[in-house]
Amino acid sequence: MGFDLSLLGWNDALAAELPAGLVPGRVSRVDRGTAEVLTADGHVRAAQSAAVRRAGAADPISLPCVGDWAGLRELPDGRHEVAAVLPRRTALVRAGVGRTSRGGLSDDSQGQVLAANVDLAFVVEPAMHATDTADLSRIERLLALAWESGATPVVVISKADLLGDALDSLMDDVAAVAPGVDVHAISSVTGEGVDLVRAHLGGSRTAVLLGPSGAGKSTLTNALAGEEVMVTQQIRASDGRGRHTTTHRELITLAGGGLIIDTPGIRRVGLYEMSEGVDLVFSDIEGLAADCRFADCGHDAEPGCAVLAAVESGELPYRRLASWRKLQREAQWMASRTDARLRQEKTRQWKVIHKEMRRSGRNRP
Ligand SMILES: Nc1nc2c(ncn2[C@@H]2O[C@H](COP(=O)(O)OP(=O)(O)OP(=O)(O)O)[C@@H](O)[C@H]2O)c(=O)[nH]1
Ligand SMILES: [Zn+2]
Repeated sequence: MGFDLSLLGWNDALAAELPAGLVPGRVSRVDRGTAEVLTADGHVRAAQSAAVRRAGAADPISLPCVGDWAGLRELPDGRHEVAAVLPRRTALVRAGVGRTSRGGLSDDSQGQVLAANVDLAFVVEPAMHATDTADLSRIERLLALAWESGATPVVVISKADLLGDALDSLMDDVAAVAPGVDVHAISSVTGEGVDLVRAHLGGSRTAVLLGPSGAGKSTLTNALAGEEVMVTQQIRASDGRGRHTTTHRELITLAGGGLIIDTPGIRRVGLYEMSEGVDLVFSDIEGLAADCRFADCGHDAEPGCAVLAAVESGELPYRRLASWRKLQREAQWMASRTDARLRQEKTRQWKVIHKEMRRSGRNRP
């Protein structure tokens, strides 16, 4: 019942990183510090070695997470421990904003890894959502997050069967907000487009699905897996079962090759340090901005602004500029939030130091 590691994405480059004497495996799930690891010998549950725990205390980012390649050590009593986490190619990270962090500083300044070694981020947006057509701004926002992670984004417009003739013009609009990104229309009703999505997963690549509730992510995962691995909303509604009550797999191997990582954290994913991603998503605006008279032009009311001129001439849709402004503000807010927490943390540390100094009497005048 072992796993063919190459089907999980194992390759020579990873093999070269594996410390001698350790057994390789891919982390399929982490529960309160215990990792579930897929190895050539099957499913293994592994605690963290003392060294991994120590590194994690200093920097929680280094702790094993779903998608990681781990080096396992077999202990004399037959149990296993994660003795090494191999270097990650990519990481989907979320800031700890709004969470109480016992770990202190690094939790909030560096965020939390939601998934590692993700090659592709499918941004899934329904052609029709209730009575609304696809939300272009949401696509832009998730593209920013995907670029930030290092994964290659692919836009998937789901439920294409619901739109009819208007689909072509929607696809043009989507292509315009996703420069340099592949865009596919799919339908699980007609089966259209599923093969195009599957084609990206060749060579045992790993993907995450980002998108709003009801977008059809579980339905697509099942179509790709060729079996019912995820409980969809329809089934949840008809039998009243909650999601993941039976089998909650977080690393799903697909029948046709490739893997999908699906975790509660990825489903709630927010925006983290995405200023660089914003630039990539809005490469058209960045391109225009190169012609603005002032290098620090805010494209508000500055004279000689090439971006405003493009809106004026109709070359750049105003909606696009509005989206850019909104994401810029959010990215700034995120950054200031992080800074504020860092300052708070520093103040707290100073108070502790002062208290200790008083106790030892060294700061008496
Ligand atoms: N017409 C149509 N309906 C679809 C399609 N794909 C999914 N649906 C329906 O849309 C609903 C939501 O699908 P899910 O796959 O559960 O959506 P999800 O994105 O996984 O939602 P969450 O689990 O809440 O995040 C279900 O009732 C599906 O049957 C499609 O291509 N066409
Ligand atoms: Zn400008």
